[in-house]
Amino acid sequence: MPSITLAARPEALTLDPAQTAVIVIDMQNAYASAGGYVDKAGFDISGAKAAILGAARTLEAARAKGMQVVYLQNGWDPDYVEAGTPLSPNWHKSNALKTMRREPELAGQLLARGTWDFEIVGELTPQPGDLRVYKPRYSAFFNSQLDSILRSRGIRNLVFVGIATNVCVESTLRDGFHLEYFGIMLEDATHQIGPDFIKQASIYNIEKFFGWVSTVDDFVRALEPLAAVKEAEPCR
Ligand SMILES: NC(=O)N/C=C\C(=O)O
Repeated sequence: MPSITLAARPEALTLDPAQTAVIVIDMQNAYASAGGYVDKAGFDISGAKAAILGAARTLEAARAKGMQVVYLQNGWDPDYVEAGTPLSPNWHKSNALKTMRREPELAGQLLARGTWDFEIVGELTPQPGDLRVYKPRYSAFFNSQLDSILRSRGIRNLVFVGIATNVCVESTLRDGFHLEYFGIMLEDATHQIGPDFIKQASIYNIEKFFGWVSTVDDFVRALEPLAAVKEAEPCR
């Protein structure tokens, strides 16, 4: 497959599509839907809709050209064993766990596998050929199979979409940097948890230190010259 050139900051990147995956971070009802954990915890999710639309365009373009898509899903088992105990910083810092302690009637509903909150939003339902990886902490590389799944497919470049720009997207892109992955964030396909300045801080950090920043339009444009991957003909 020929290389593609992706316009990005601080400079354009030349990528082999076969060594590139779109990493969809935590596009779950918890983070992107009214009534999900982040909304219930009191954060503004009004920017989530734009991130969903941006991610949908990104995934459509990637799948059409045969690029691997990997979905991450954040959360824990229904008994919250994986969430940790008071000996874990996660127990203290997770706003989902804090919200459930403050409002005990929500116990078992936030970020637990098997709940609506944990599910990927309907607009971005995974398609055949996509991969799905569960993660119990902010960085998708920690206590998950992500690294071995990527390595075993020869993937070196990670194109990030998802929520939240400043937490799980940035944490994963940073850990990827330390594992020798090239990380590119499509800024308009992510949404932050917190004020806009925190998204700008992530963009600055990524552009200056950890990777590259691009847009959905530029990503779609970069893929255009590639031939479409044909659907397999049904057997007759
Ligand atoms: N997906 C995320 O960025 N999550 C951020 C916070 C949380 O999961 O509590």
